[in-house]
Amino acid sequence: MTEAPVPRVVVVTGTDTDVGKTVVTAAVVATALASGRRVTAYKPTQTGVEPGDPGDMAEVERLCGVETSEGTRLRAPMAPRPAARLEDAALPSLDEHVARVAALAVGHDLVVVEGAGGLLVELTDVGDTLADLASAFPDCGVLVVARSGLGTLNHTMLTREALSHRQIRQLGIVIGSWPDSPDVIETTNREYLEAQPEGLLGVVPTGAPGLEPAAFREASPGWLPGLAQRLGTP
Ligand SMILES: Nc1ncnc2c1ncn2[C@@H]1O[C@H](COP(=O)(O)OP(=O)(O)OP(=O)(O)O)[C@@H](O)[C@H]1O
Ligand SMILES: C[C@H](N)[C@H](N)CCCCCC(=O)O
Ligand SMILES: [Mg+2]
Repeated sequence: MTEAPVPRVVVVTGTDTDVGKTVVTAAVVATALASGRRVTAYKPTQTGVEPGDPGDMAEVERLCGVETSEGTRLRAPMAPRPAARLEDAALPSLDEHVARVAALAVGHDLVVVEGAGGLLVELTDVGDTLADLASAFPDCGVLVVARSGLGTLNHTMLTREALSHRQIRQLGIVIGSWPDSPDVIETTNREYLEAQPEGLLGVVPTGAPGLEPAAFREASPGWLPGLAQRLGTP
């Protein structure tokens, strides 16, 4: 059996907004840095920020000390397409996002792309989604960030089914915030996700975004034990 190619683009999606994609993006960047990779992160559409406000990529920069970039930013804290409409702005096209990610991949071993909300949120004026962006990079791998609690099983399986339907390679699931004292629902959810094919890649502990950057970077590879192997040797 031939081995899957090493991804040069990792796409971080989630079962929803506010599930911890940004902290997982930072943990992926930190894990790649720890294995000696040149890595950057890209957020195609950052909503909910005024000009000059820190967005998700600023948080990745703070935690990981790497350069990052955004495709576009919009003021309204909502989905990109209606947010753009509210301020009469044009969104970058899918081709423009593909070209930006491809250009970043030239100078880096790995580009980590963080979506806005879940997989099928529209990112362009004609309704292209993060799934379409991932599909433009056949060797890319997608991480699905999930919540720990009640409701996550259905949301996670729906996202995985949408990825499978599009033949997009899945690297695994990451729980964005795993509590110190999980309840029985969380424990059984974790067991269920672990049992899936390309199942649970890791969990980020609750409180991780509050760590000092150096401690965050040091701990990240241990939170995502399956990732280094799925990224292959640099
Ligand atoms: N492991 C964690 N421990 C504590 N707080 C967390 C953790 N992960 C995420 N959070 C917090 O939960 C909130 C939502 O997380 P985050 O911003 O990462 O969501 P997201 O999935 O990136 O959302 P978006 O769709 O806006 O990009 C943030 O305030 C973040 O700091
Ligand atoms: C503003 C928010 N934090 C995200 N950046 C955008 C989330 C869009 C979600 C749209 C939806 O699925 O209903
Ligand atoms: Mg985010």
